[in-house]
Order: sequence, then structure tokens, then C-alpha cells
Amino acid sequence: MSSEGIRFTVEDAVRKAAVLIEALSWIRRFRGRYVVIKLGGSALEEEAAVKSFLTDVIFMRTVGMYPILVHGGGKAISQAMNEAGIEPHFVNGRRYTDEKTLEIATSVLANQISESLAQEIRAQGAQAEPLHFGTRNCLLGEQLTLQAEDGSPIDLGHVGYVNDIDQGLLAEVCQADAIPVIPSVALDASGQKLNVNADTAAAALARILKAEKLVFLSDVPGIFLDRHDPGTLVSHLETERCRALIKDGTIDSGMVPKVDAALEALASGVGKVHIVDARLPHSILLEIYSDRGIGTEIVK
Ligand SMILES: Nc1ncnc2c1ncn2[C@@H]1O[C@H](COP(=O)(O)OP(=O)(O)O)[C@@H](O)[C@H]1O
Ligand SMILES: CC(=O)N[C@@H](CCC(=O)OP(=O)(O)O)C(=O)O
Repeated sequence: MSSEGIRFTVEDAVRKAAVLIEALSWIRRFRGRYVVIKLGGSALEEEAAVKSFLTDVIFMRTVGMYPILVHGGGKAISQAMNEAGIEPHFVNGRRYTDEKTLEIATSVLANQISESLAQEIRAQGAQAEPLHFGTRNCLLGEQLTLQAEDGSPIDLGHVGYVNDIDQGLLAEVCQADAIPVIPSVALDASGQKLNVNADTAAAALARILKAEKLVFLSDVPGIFLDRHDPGTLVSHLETERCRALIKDGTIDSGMVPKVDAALEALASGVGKVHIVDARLPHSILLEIYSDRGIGTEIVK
């Protein structure tokens, strides 16, 4: 080997060591702390990205953090509905959920998506436990009733929100070294299944657990001031600014429930909320274990 080659190898190794050292303080700080990670339906579409993301989650667990995976699957539910000849219908961003839709949504979320995420975690040599109505249930909820502008109730069918969680179950699963995988389906007091928006389910979990962090993995690098200009990605936002960006329409569509949920979580004691790109390999590790994140962080 030439001396040039040797120098490159040593420099390269030193650089790798520096990366580990940078991570050390963050690893120490987050040991034994809950981090709620929400994986959106758009991010779930890319198999290779999901595999690499799950490797990151396993890394987090291995260095002592308690990652909790909450997932949606809106696109897959809509596709399954179309295949069953049912037209998806949304009211104020929530899927109108009649009996048949509930059956499809809960089956896609729990039986297909949670199971396949857990299988992939196991295939990568770690432990995972799907927690839902068909296994051991973690999310408890109530029916959600929205109001129209004239004050009349809006019928959403079997749609709910999370009002409590089984904290003992989560602690038991995390301490047994497994990664909880939770679909956005809650059970009400009578055992009725409720379809819950996954952003709000993740935020409720983070809020009740007073998690260190709530991370949304989506199909954008973070929040843009102008969605057509990649140079306008904002790396740091405070709650007041977020409210203003929603009000003036800079933040719209699918980003609104995420940011609303983020503000609610921060108000209830969650340390920080991050919005990162699920398609970028190792985005979550770069966001959490390095001095400069790569997505958008939202703080109180
Ligand atoms: N200011 C903004 N910056 C970035 N994305 C935005 C913004 N406003 C709206 N969006 C939209 O929000 C979408 C993410 O929400 P959504 O599609 O519901 O994702 P998920 O399936 O991950 O929940 C982005 O793909 C983007 O189109
Ligand atoms: C009530 C309601 O709308 N539930 C959502 C649950 C899945 C979800 O939120 O998935 P994403 O994270 O991919 O959007 C739905 O049926 O689509």
C-alpha cells in the first residue's frame, strides 16, 4: 500500500472516531428516555428507506434509549378501500370511518403494517412487539366529535382520539429490550376499535409519557417557507412562529396535523419535536445524535 493510501485510511478512521465521540454526549443524555417516533404512510411506501430507518431505531435501542414506534398507513388504507370498491372520504383531514372502512383500516394498520415492521426489526436481529387490539392493547381512546362552523356535530363514524395509554405495558416491553410497534388504532372503554389519525396518536403517547422527543418521519426534509425552494428549509422553529406559519398558509395540508400535534406535545412537557425525511438514510440518527440536525426542530 502507498503512503498516500495509508494516510487516507488513518484520517478516515480518525474521522469515524470523531463521529462516535460526538454521539457520546447525546447517547449519555438520552439513555433510559422515551422517544416517540411516528412513521407516516408516505414514508412507508419506500421499502429500502424503511429498512434503513429500522436499523437506526435498533441503534437507538441498543445504546439505551427507549424508542417507541407509532405508525400510520393512510395510503395503504386508501388503496385497500379502492380495491374493495369503497371510495375514501375525508372530513377535516380525518377519514370517514364506517364499519367496513374500520375493518379495512384496522386490518391494514395492525395485521399488515405493524406485523411487517416487527418482522423486519426481528430479521435485523433485534426484538419488537406489536401492541394493539389483536395482541396487547396500548392506546385507549374515545370517539372524536368535531363541530361544523354552525356548531352542529360532524359525523366521522368510528374515529377517535387517544386519551390514555397503558404505561405499564410500554415500560415492561421496553425494559424487556423490545421495541414497541403501535398502529394508530385505539380501543374505547367498551372495547370498540377507533381509527385515530397517526400524528395525533403519536403526540398523545409522547405527551402522556412526557417523552424526551417526538419525531415525525415524513416524505419531506422538514418544514419549508416556500415548498418550491429547497433553500427555504427551516432548521429551528418556536411555537409562536409555527402558529403564524399555519395561519398564513405556509404550513398546510398534511403538515398541519403534525405541527398542531407538535405544539400540543410541547405544551405538555415533551422536550423537543423533530420533523425529518424518512427517505434520507439515517436521518433520525443525524437529527438525534449529532450537534447539528438535518430536519426541522420545534421547541417551546
Ligand atoms: N411548509 C411545508 N413544508 C413542508 N411540507 C409541507 C408544508 N406544508 C405542507 N406540506 C406537506 O405536508 C406533507 C406531509 O404530510 P403527509 O403527506 O400527511 O405525511 P405523512 O404521511 O408522513 O403523515 C408533505 O409531503 C408536504 O406536501
Ligand atoms: C382517522 C384517520 O384519518 N385515520 C388515519 C390513520 C392512518 C394515518 O394517520 O396514516 P398517515 O400517518 O399515513 O396519514 C387514516 O385512516 O388514514
